Amino acid sequence: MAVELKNIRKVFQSKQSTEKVTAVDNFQLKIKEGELVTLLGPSGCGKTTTLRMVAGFETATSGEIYLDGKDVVNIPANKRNTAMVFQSYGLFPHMTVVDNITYGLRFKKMSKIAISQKAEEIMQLVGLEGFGSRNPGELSGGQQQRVALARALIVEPKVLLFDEPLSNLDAKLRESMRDEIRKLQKRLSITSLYVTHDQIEAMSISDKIVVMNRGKIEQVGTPEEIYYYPRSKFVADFIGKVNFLPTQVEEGQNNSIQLVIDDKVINMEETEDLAVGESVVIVLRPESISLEKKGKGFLQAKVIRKTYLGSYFEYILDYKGNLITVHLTNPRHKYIFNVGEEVDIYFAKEDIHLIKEE
Ligand SMILES: Nc1ncnc2c1ncn2[C@@H]1O[C@H](COP(=O)(O)OP(=O)(O)OP(=O)(O)O)[C@@H](O)[C@H]1O
Repeated sequence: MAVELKNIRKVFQSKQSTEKVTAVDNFQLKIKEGELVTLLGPSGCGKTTTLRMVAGFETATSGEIYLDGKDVVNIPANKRNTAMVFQSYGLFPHMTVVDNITYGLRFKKMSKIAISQKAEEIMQLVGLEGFGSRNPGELSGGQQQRVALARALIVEPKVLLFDEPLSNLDAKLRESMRDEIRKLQKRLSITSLYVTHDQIEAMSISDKIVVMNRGKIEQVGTPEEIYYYPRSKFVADFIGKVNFLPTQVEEGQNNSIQLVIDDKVINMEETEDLAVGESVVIVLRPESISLEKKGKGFLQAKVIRKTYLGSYFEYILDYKGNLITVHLTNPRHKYIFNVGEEVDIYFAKEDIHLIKEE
């Protein structure tokens, strides 16, 4: 089922004072059938509020929400054909796993046998065979999250909503559960909206990521677009580590355009939407920069910190008072630079992404 949010705005009115909080503002989004879209952003940026409005737990102050082309703003949560998986699992502690999973079917006209067959199928799907008669307290965190997932899936929702479902799990389990959720979501081809503040989780699970900041959308794109072509410094900074080198667009020879850093010139003939005199920021990911011995590279810098991180070394360099982060992979086969060493940094023109200074 396709989902569309048009011009959504949510203003909370404080009960204690006259203060109003605009949690979501001018929010526009289309999710195609079968797609998994993630809302990503810092705490308080409006992710959960947006998700809850799609579920029907929260009413939008203005705007429209379409599920399969139908405006659902006035349709109650239990009639929307959506199901939510919560961070806290939301399981009933005194009910067995089977009873928890089949809770949503209790008002449906289904025989006991049909319900228990369905429960078996779903438990198999999420890897919970044999756990049906336990109580949630007798399960690990990962297993409890599977129960929550099974309970959401059993009602055959057309849209699955995930509210930070993996936050309570340890790092390793989070990774494997995230892969399982993605596999299952693809297999069932179920349209999903997923909320997280963890950028790695968002990158690995999503067809598209919506980066939010203070209730507004900063950028919508595939994980690669968001990572390598961020539209703002906020997006670049929120997703992974990044370096910013401020510079200006200058006129080169034969009407060409160039960037000048120090006394080094980068010809940018292919980027047509840059105007001479414009202030821009060069965005470079740490893995796009390499280090050379002094005199062999591009810009001169000094190593001020190095950290061994297994598959790569992280170097922090001082370049004219700016800190530059560089990741050198496969460190066994590379020269190891020392703290205090003067080095040159190098990057290829193709790895440069420019953001205009606001
Ligand atoms: N019921 C409410 N009453 C008043 N303000 C609220 C209410 N719910 C949320 N807010 C405010 O709306 C803004 C967005 O909250 P929301 O929970 O959607 O953010 P979030 O991005 O999901 O954050 P987190 O990652 O911390 O869960 C916040 O400023 C929050 O304080």
